[in-house]
Amino acid sequence: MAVDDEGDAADGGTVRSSGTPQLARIVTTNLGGGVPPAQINDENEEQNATATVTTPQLPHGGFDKIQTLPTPMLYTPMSPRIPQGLGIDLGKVGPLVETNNQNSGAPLQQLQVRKRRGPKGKGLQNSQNLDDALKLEHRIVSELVQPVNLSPQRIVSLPTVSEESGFTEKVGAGELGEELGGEFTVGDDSYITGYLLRDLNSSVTWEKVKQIGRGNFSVVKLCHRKLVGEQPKGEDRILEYVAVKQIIYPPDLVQAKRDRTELFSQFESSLTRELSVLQQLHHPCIVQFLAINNPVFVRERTPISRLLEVHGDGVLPVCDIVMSYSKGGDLLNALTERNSGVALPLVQRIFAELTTAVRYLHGRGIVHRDLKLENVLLNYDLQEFATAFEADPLQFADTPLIQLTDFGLCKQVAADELCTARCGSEDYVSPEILMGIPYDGRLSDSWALGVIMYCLLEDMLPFDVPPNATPRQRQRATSHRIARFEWRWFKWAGKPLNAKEIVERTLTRRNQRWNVDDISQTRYIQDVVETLTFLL
Ligand SMILES: Nc1ncnc2c1ncn2[C@@H]1O[C@H](COP(=O)(O)OP(=O)(O)OP(=O)(O)O)[C@@H](O)[C@H]1O
Repeated sequence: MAVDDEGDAADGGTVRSSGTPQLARIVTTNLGGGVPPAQINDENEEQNATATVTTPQLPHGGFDKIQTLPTPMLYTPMSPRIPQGLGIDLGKVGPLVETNNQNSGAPLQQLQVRKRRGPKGKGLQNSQNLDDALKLEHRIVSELVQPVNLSPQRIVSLPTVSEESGFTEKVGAGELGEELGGEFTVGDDSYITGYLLRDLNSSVTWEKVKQIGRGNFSVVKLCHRKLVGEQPKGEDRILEYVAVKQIIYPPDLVQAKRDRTELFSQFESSLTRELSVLQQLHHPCIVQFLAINNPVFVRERTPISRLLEVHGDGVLPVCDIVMSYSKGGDLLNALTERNSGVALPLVQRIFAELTTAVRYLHGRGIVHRDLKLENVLLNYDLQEFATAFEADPLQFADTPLIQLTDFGLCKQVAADELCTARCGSEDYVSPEILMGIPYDGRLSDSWALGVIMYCLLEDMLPFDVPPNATPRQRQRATSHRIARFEWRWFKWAGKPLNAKEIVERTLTRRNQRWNVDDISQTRYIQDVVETLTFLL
């Protein structure tokens, strides 16, 4: 078995794994043709020589298998401990392995994986019943807390509990008085009032239209603002649409609010970190944080605590984050719904925009750590848009097609700072994150970019069970394949294509891996970026 140089001390940590929804529609494979840049082992040969057609489907498996990783999952001094009593059934998630690390003396940190939602994503967007929606979505999460109604054996963990949010602004208690008393409770559920980030003294009220998405700890609603009866026939005119992410507190947190457990502070610091970073970001291909229902959330380092202090034993404070709206939904849904695939020029354009967004983040010392198709939102309906774009790509040069979103796992890092929190989404995490060693968040982001590029080209995830896999290969966990750099070209095997280089240079060992600047400098990206007038 080929093992990466980062992981020879194979010691058998465990990670819960699942069958994963596959992006694939019809994949005609020529398994003999493509050779990935990393090692091919004896078992790869079992795949060779057969062309096959996989049934178009989006299977999602259960979470009943525990697979042993070929690599150790090390505890590092900075790694957060798994707090006791957080609803994690340690007996079910497998042994926590002590390491030789003198500094630790703490249990091995379990991998904090976020799993994307299942294939029913779109249908669920309109679900009013959150519990049902969550069950159906098969979304696995990971934030040290348990999402609503997830079964207890699922691993959940909050990211970066020991990593500071980089929150800077703070105001004195006097300045907060009015706000603390103001928007604490929701009144009429049909409207949301938000204080504008550009001027927290101004507020705007939006009307809720419908639910459009759901995260592990949030529901996302489409809202609008309209000018009433302004048209000649007295019709209303929609002035703008926004997406409002409403935070859903996990049940354990609701219990914990009185005694301020570690869980409570983790959730709070995760939320403030996301808001703090979102506030700093101004890029056409990154979601824009427009308003918040209560300015305390962006002014205070511990806003939930502050609000609870003021309101005594009241309910946990409502947190509505108003953001720019992307009407095309997320890229995973768009791709799975579009059976005809996406033409190469559009793939190039989407990926080029994403690269500029990630480069912008890294240039500001922010690592995203959860780059995936679900977190790339489309500003247009892909079905409607693709044909027009294919006819004349340049007509869209002045408008971004995507918005990168979900900064719940992001982190502000110094130039040479390594991250330690083991977080991400299973199919997109780099081998070094899997192994539990301190990692360069920028390089793990570029790994995830490689996964996304591969998905766009091959219509499947690179580390999913390969088409035509042997029964033995099927039993392997995704993490196995990631740790062994075990991926290959199918549709594009043996065919020349510039984009392939990006995948080959990113889904590789970190000491050889391209960073986002390297990706940006390729002709493949430059050819697009040079045409985009909105980036000027
Ligand atoms: N600005 C937006 N415009 C349109 N749809 C959005 C927007 N933001 C979120 N959504 C929809 O809501 C879904 C969930 O949003 P988001 O990923 O931000 O939630 P989350 O709680 O951070 O998710 P996760 O549990 O993966 O962290 C997205 O996948 C998308 O379909």
